[in-house]
Amino acid sequence: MTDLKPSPEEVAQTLMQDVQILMNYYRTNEYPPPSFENGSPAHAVPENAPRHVKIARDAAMNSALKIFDLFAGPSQFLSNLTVSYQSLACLRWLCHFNILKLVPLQGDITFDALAAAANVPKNTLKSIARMAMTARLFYEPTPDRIAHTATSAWLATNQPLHDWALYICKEAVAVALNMVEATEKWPSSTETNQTAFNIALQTDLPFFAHLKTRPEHLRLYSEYQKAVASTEGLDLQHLVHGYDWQALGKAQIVDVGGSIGLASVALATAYPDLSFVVQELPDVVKQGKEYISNLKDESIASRITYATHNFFDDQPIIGAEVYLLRMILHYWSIEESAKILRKLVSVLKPNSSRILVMDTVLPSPGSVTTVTERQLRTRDLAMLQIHNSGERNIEDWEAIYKEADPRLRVKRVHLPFGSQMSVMELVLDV
Ligand SMILES: C[S@@+](CC[C@H](N)C(=O)[O-])C[C@H]1O[C@@H](n2cnc3c(N)ncnc32)[C@H](O)[C@@H]1O
Repeated sequence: MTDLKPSPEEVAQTLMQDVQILMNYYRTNEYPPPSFENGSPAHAVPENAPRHVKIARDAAMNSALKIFDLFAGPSQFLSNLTVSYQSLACLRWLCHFNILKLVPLQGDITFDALAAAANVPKNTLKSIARMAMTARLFYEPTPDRIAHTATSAWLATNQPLHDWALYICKEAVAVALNMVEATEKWPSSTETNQTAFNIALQTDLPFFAHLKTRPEHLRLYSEYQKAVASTEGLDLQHLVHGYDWQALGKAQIVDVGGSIGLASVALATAYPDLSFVVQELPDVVKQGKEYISNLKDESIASRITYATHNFFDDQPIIGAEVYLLRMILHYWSIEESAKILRKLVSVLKPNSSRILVMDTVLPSPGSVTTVTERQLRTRDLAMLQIHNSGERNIEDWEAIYKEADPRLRVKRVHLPFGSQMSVMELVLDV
């Protein structure tokens, strides 16, 4: 439940306790505490930090946000909102004119020299860079000179993140701002080509078909996917440790819509008794075969095969132990999701087959920290704006399973620690 009247003092005390947990961890493990300085670690807590430390970090961020919102109050709500859109506009400009990469990684540069190198007006650069500095992107070590902070250097040296930034600021914002027009034009539509994306990009094609027609966007989107996939909450290790794969013994896994096979490779690496068929669209199968042969690991490659298969067609593999649908159904409407599932239900062997759906299960409002919830809801809205689908809560998922086949039963829902997606195990009741 949302607490509408938190005591600022109590929030501050909780914040201090969590900060103490973090500082003790840094001291004991000789890990540098977070700082804005260029060269400090990009991860405020390392991946191998214990669970209580990660929880303290999330809680500290949440308390700090709560304090900010409390003291900003209604009177500063809109003025802070203007900061958000200006920050996005600045980041787009800085990425577009390559400013992040033109600022030297060591030392600093004058605004004059930077403006000349980027071929942009100096005063515009100054205004934009100084606004960005308020978001800890760059700083001004001495008047009229600019240098990197930890965040600006991290974006400058990490191409997928640089592309992700551009994708957000250029495309995602324009799409999001067209939600009104999409609702007015196509209220309640579940068609994949009647979305805010279609209005913003002025196209009749669904998102993926449209991407194919614009190579630069396809590249930007692929990089964006890579960057997203490497974020903590979507790490493949959550799949590897989020289900008792060991208990299956020797088993066949059908990785439906498995892309180039990253999930299958991660599982094959951890579990030598498992073998895999990655089912995909023809172009992706081709990429997958290249990917696996480039791995040059026969112990993995010998257990993974690729097959062209459209998941709306009849499933050719009967009675496999597992049919995996990772990050598939959230792109599709209830009806389409049910169609995809039905093709699997018809080949399940009672007692020995199951479907594993790995996707987000939305928490009920206010039941997790705001810091976590707003990230999940951001993805929910992106699904709506681009695909006319959305993330689902457990009741929504259960309704889809029932719609697919009333005999489908959710045996277990498990949210691995730190994961944004749950593993839902579905079996056939006979
Ligand atoms: C977000 S990716 C998920 C990939 C993978 N399961 C994972 O967890 O990384 C969705 C995949 O669905 C595939 N796909 C889309 N439509 C499909 C269809 N009709 N039949 C089979 N695969 C499809 C896409 O090519 C894409 O690789």
